[in-house]
This record gives sequence, structure tokens and C-alpha cells, in this order.
Amino acid sequence: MTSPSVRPAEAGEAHTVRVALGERAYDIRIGRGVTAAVGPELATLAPGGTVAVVTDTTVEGLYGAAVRSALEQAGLRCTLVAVPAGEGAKGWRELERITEAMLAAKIERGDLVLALGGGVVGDLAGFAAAILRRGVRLVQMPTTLLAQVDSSVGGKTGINSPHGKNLVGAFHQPSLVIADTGLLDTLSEREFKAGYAEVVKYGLIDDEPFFNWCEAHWAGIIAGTDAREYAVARSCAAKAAVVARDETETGDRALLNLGHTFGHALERLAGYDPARLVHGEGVAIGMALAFRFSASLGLCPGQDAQRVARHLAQVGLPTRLQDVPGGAGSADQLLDAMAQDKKVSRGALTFILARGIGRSFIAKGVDPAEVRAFLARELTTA
Ligand SMILES: NC(=O)c1ccc[n+]([C@@H]2O[C@H](COP(=O)([O-])OP(=O)(O)OC[C@H]3O[C@@H](n4cnc5c(N)ncnc54)[C@H](O)[C@@H]3O)[C@@H](O)[C@H]2O)c1
Ligand SMILES: O=C(O)C(=O)C[C@@H](O)[C@H](O)[C@H](O)COP(=O)(O)O
Ligand SMILES: [Zn+2]
Repeated sequence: MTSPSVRPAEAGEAHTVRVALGERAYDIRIGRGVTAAVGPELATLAPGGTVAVVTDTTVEGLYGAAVRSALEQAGLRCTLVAVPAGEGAKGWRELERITEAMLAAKIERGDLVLALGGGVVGDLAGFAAAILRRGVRLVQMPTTLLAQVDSSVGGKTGINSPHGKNLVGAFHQPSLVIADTGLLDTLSEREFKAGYAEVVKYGLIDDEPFFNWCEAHWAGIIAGTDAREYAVARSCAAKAAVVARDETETGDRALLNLGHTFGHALERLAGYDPARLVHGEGVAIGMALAFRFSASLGLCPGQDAQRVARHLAQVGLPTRLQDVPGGAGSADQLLDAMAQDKKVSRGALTFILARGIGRSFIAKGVDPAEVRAFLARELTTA
């Protein structure tokens, strides 16, 4: 992912990252205080229009009034619907509720949907925007680290099914992303660390220098030093480069799925219960497993797998199946869940494995017997 170079910002400086998709290209505005742009930017996109703000109950309480005021001051009508906070909202029930609420508000094709929240809100609202009147423009306003570095960019939207993660959805690119890094100041440490898993993922995929930088600066991202803006900008640039080349994951966009074949299975088996496991934690365990699995196959130096797990654990992220409260399930249950992964092709499992840190690759047709044996070993290792 040779992403456009990003230089450390001066204190308070904003970044703009471009997602180059031709006529559907859009900007990602990154920086402390860029919320100030939400009114003027959306008034430019939909002059005199209506903005349907979709958020969750936590974010509404923190930022809902300020965003509504900014939109109304820019001459826009604003409606707002809030879903319960957490992964449980990313399903049919809330999709129906917010879609019907937007129809009741007479949101027109020329209006806007503003996703104000983390990745759950972004995926849910994005899917609602994709299907409302067969497509309404979307603006992403991510308020978690995970959403700012990953879910708000690239157009993957959707909901979960009891069969698995993100199994119903659509590709629906935003028209704009407004990532105010100052909004992260109210985020819990657990959620910060969960988002960090998707930051360090970019280094593990194909950017060892960035992994080295993460090892040295991870605490600053959480503390809110300039490292936060740099990490968000660097991550967005890396994702933007992949999405521009392979928008609908026919090829190397699958690399962004590192850790997710295992991670999504863990989230499903944990019942999408944030009290047990949140997405970034599942991804952290999944990445550690992917590197250990690669090492067990002789593909990756064992010391790289150890270095990855050591760093994730140092940050405070889980790295083992045993770290899932209430247990991760059996090897067969995990395999059954992985069989629903969207990278499965003609029934064969696809994993993102690694030849080393920064040298991940797409491994198709992985032998399920090797996966089962690996999981059985992992489950019995103290
Ligand atoms: N579409 C994609 O490309 C993509 C990429 C990565 C992850 N995802 C999806 O994103 C979801 C995870 O997103 P997430 O980690 O943001 O979780 P989340 O949306 O559940 O947010 C985490 C928690 O933080 C709270 N919160 C949000 N912003 C806050 C703020 N500024 N201050 C205080 N609290 C705040 C929320 O209310 C919630 O309780 C998963 O469903 C995952 O599948 C999608
Ligand atoms: O944008 C992508 O492509 C990713 O894989 C990013 C992931 O971090 C994200 O969790 C995504 O939603 C997973 O994609 P899915 O196709 O496995 O649902
Ligand atoms: Zn993810």
C-alpha cells in the first residue's frame, strides 16, 4: 500500500487526505477542531437541504447539540435519530428504525445522511443511506479512533447477522469525512486501544517502518500528542491508497482484513457483546493468531510473531483465545463461524497471513485441517 506520504503535523494543523475515486472522489479532513467545517461543508454539498444525523445515545449526549447547531446555523434543516450505543445496534431492528425515521422526516434523494459516531453508527447509517430511496449521499463524522482510521473510509457499510459479521450491506462511499481528533478526548481507554489495533494493522500489512513508529508512539496517540493526528492521517492515507486501487475488494483490498478471519469469528461467538469483546480487540487477537499461524506453517519468523503479540499486549490488547471473557468457543465452532467469512471462495478459506512484519499476503485455499490443529494447540496453550 504505497500511500501518499504524510508528514507529522505542526501542533493544531489539519490534514486533508484524498480518496481518489474519480467522479466519486472525496476528502478526509483530519485535525483537532475540524468540526467547525461541518456546517459550511454540508451546506455546500446540499444547499438549503436537510441533514439526517444518525448517531448513538452516547455520542448524541456529547456532541449532538453542537453538530445540530452548526448545521442549522449554516441554513440546513436537521433531523436526528440515535441508536443504542454498541455493536448490538448494527442489525435489522435499528436499520428498519432509522430508515423509517428518515422517510417520516421526508429525507429526499438530494439531502444528506450524517453518520456521527463510531464504526457501528458509520456502518449502520451508511447502509441506510445506501438503500434509502435507492441512495442518499453520506457524510461520515467519525468519533472513535477506530472509525477515524478505518471504518469512515472506503465505503464498506452494513449490518451483522446471527450468521456473522457484516454479512448484509453495500459499498456506499461517503461524499466527505470529517475526523475531528479532538472528539476522541472523551473516548474510553478501552475503546482507544481497540481502535489502535486497526492503526498498527497498517504497519503489519506492508509498512514495517510504520509498525516501528507505532511501537515508539502508541501512548502519544491515546494521550493526544501530535502523534494522534499523524497516526490518523497516515492510516487514512494507507487505506485511501488501497480503496482507490481496489474499491470493492476484488484483489489486494483483502489485505485490510488482516486478523479479521479469526477476529470476526470471535466477535460472533462472543455474541457481539461489547462486555466480552469489541471489534478492535477481536482484530488484535486475530492478528496475533495470523502471525502465529504463519510461523507454525514456516512462513514467518517466530520472532516476528512474538514481537507482534508482545507489542499488542504492551498496549493492553488481548492476543490469545483465552483472553476472551467467557471463552472463545471450540476449534470446530470457530471454524464453523469462519466458513461464513466473505473471503471464502468456492467453500475454501482465505486468510491474510504474513512472511514477516510488513509482509502480509492473501492466502487462498487454506487447509481447514491445518487451521483446526492450530486452533486446538492455541486453546490448550496456557
Ligand atoms: N466499514 C469499515 O470499513 C469498518 C472498518 C473497521 C470496523 N468497522 C466496524 O466498526 C465497528 C466498531 O466501531 P467502533 O470501535 O468505533 O465501535 P462503536 O461504534 O461501538 O463505538 C464504541 C463505543 O464508544 C462510544 N463512543 C463513540 N464515540 C465516542 C466519543 N467521542 N467519546 C466517548 N464515547 C464514544 C460509542 O457510543 C460506543 O459505546 C464494528 O462493527 C466493525 O465491524 C467497519
Ligand atoms: O475496509 C476494509 O476492506 C477492511 O477490511 C477494514 C476492516 O478493518 C473492517 O473491519 C471491515 O469492515 C471488514 O470487512 P469485511 O468485508 O470483512 O466485513
Ligand atoms: Zn476491522
